[in-house]
Amino acid sequence: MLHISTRGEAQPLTFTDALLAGLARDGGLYVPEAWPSLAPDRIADFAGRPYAEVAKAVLGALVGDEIPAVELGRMVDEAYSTFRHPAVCPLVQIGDNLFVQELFHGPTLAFKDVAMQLLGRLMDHVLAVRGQRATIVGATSGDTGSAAVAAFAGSPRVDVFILYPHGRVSEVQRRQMTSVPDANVHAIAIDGTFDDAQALVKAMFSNARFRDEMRLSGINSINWARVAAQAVYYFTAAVALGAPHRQVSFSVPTGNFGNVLAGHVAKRMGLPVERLVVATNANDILARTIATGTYEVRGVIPTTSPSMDIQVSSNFERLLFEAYGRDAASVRGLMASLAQSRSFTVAPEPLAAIRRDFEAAAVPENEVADEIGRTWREAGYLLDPHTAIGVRAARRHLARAPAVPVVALSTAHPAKFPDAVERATGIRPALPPHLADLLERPERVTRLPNDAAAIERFIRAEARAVTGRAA
Ligand SMILES: Cc1ncc(COP(=O)(O)O)c(C=O)c1O
Ligand SMILES: N[C@@H](CCOP(=O)(O)O)C(=O)O
Repeated sequence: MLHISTRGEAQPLTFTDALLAGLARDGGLYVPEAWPSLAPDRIADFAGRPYAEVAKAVLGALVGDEIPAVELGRMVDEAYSTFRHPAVCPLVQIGDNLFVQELFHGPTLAFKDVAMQLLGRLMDHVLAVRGQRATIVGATSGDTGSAAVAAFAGSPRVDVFILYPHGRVSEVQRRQMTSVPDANVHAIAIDGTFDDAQALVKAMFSNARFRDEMRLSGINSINWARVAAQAVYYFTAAVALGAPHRQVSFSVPTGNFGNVLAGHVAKRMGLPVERLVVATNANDILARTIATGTYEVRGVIPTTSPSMDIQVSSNFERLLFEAYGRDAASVRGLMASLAQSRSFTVAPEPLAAIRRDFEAAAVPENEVADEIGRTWREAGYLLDPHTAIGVRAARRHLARAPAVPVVALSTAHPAKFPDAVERATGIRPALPPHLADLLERPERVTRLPNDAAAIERFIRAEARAVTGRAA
């Protein structure tokens, strides 16, 4: 199966080429040239099956036969054996027709592990088969970076450079990135916001000379494989609640739009998803866009859900591509307007198409704390601030449409954000045993300015994988 760029000017690539490429050379994002579909009886067969089995079926359809099923199956089994819960992504009921799907049982306590544990193995496999090495660059507001560090630390085939906004991630997130001793891992604190870090990563990919020289690969959700792997848990949750015989809605704490886009992918593959609720914090660009049609970047507001302190939401481009009937020229026009004037307006028909599947809710800071407290009092269940946003948005949706079950995706363990949880409930959640000494581990980080040239210089000097330098 080939993958095409949302901007239509890059060469179509196979799954493994798109996996290594990350961002397309025309600045666009890769998507499959056609959506594979799973018949209702195939989806019904997922009921009661282990998570890894469902992952093999869903990913098998998305990957095609480029990676032999036995190899893909081995990587899937290994990836999900690193999770601390036997169901991998279990469902918990916290109210009438209100469920939480816990996506945080992986090594770094956030939903990013679900895709990253597999991505690490996929990249390693493809690089080994090709006898190649790569330099991974990623931007993070805290969780993608820690998940990537856990997935790639010690790999002989890759060096990993993670850019995070200095002072804008939680202490647990920062230490997960800075306390790893492996020489192939580099945490870089930049002066700026996550949007700045993401723009730096995109600038490095746009520098063709640097990209080729360093063999750049990306681990953000601009990488199609990340989104593909995240589609799986929509299937396991919906089937547990009666799909394909019953519709299910999802409420998704949203920043870079990768997670909720994976829900859209599951729907395109045949899963009966009624609504996808895009739940944002005070950085409400997506809620404003879905309400008004105008995507307008404003300054980033720091909140208690720092991983969602994002304005430039990369994967929205993939949704625009679908909503515009896969018209790459229209997407190019919107992205040019974004680059020039920090805004664009979605035309009426594509906006109506988006609104048929998606709705949005922006949750202000005071309601985040209130929701953590309420869910603790009413259900005895601790939410992290990101998940609280999803649950609050789910409650608003249920008030209007109580008949269809809603799954709020729980994107982080409460112990990753203990201060906010303690303020709201009086309870300070403890880190699980494998991270119990995290706050005592020595840290290693490089502080760099928000300047692509300075960061490229640093990466050139430090990368071993493509230069063959010894560790
Ligand atoms: C804990 C947490 N929740 C939600 C999000 C938002 O997810 P997405 O960027 O896929 O929309 C992120 C990061 O992106 C996150 O780390
Ligand atoms: N919240 C994310 C931001 C990057 O998102 P990604 O899904 O595109 O990698 C983070 O924690 O880094």
